[in-house]
Amino acid sequence: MTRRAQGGPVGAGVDEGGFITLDGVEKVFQVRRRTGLLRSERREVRAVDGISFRVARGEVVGYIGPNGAGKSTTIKMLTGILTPSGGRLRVAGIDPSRERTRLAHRIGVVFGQRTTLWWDLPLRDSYRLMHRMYRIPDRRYRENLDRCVELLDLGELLEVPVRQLSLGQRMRGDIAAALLHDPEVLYLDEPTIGLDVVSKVKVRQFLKDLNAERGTTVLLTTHDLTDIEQLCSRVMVIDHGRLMYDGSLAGLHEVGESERMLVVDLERELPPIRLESEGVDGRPPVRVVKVEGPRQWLAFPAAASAAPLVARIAAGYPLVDLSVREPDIEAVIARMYESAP
Ligand SMILES: Nc1ncnc2c1ncn2[C@@H]1O[C@H](COP(=O)(O)OP(=O)(O)OP(=O)(O)O)[C@@H](O)[C@H]1O
Repeated sequence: MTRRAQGGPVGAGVDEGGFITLDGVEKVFQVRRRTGLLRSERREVRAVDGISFRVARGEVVGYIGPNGAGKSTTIKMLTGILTPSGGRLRVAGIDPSRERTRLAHRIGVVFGQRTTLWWDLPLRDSYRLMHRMYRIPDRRYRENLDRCVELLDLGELLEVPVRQLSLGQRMRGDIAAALLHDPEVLYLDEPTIGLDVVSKVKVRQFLKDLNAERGTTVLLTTHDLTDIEQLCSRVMVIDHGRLMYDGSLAGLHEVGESERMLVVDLERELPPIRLESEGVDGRPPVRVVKVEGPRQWLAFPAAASAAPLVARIAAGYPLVDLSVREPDIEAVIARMYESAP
């Protein structure tokens, strides 16, 4: 079952085949499991199980799924770190596992949980090493570095050893490192994991600008649906190594009938908020799911805008503060299964 949302972009390439193309790609790991003191048995793990998709040049695509779904394995195959067990895979016409070095000049990779920077060196020295490794022409290197330093706010950090950077500072440093050689494709594995709100906003804005100005193709894995909402025109859901959905985020929310949560703080404790609203399919579109003193939690359809709801509450209740909580990816996917025909 691969669902495509109505009207969702489906990745037609600039050329007929797309810029990134996967046809029935598989990755099977052989693992040994101890079954006794001297005994072990071999087992196969199908991390990626026949995935096919196309991504056009300049698309920003979210690649999401629960833990162990096969996201990192796919990205590792796309960079050439892992060789597929079956199927066909091309990035910019290159077979990654056969021509890893040639591909390296055309792609950038950021793994949120690891750094590609030299731990004991100041950021600037890591960048100098990359300048030489990728043989980046001097002028282009300087232009790219200046741009990243400005937009990612790295000016004060260039002389600081990487080990002394905070997670958010290091992540910004890693993103700059991945872009110094002007890659056409950027793979980001959990780029906002563990970042504070300000760093998240900076990273997202930078990626938006990068895509708009340079047309960089971006494939992004994340557990944060806000990353997807703000950056991706298209989302693919993978589970147990299979592609379960390919389309827009709004379409995914519709398929999963997912709900967002509006948390409102009122001036004082009041009975559950009641809004005069039409029911949809006999189900009220907004429901109070919890009341704790002056705080109330209201669930509403995730595909709907929160703004009119907030306006209606503000007009009828003494509102002090509010926040919107996104549904988590695991919940959306679980509901997608439940609603499967
Ligand atoms: N080198 C390996 N050897 C054996 N099994 C592996 C290896 N790498 C990954 N796997 C298994 O393949 C499956 C997919 O793993 P993968 O890391 O691709 O998932 P993921 O979607 O990136 O998960 P997460 O969100 O937790 O990072 C898991 O069952 C994992 O245990």
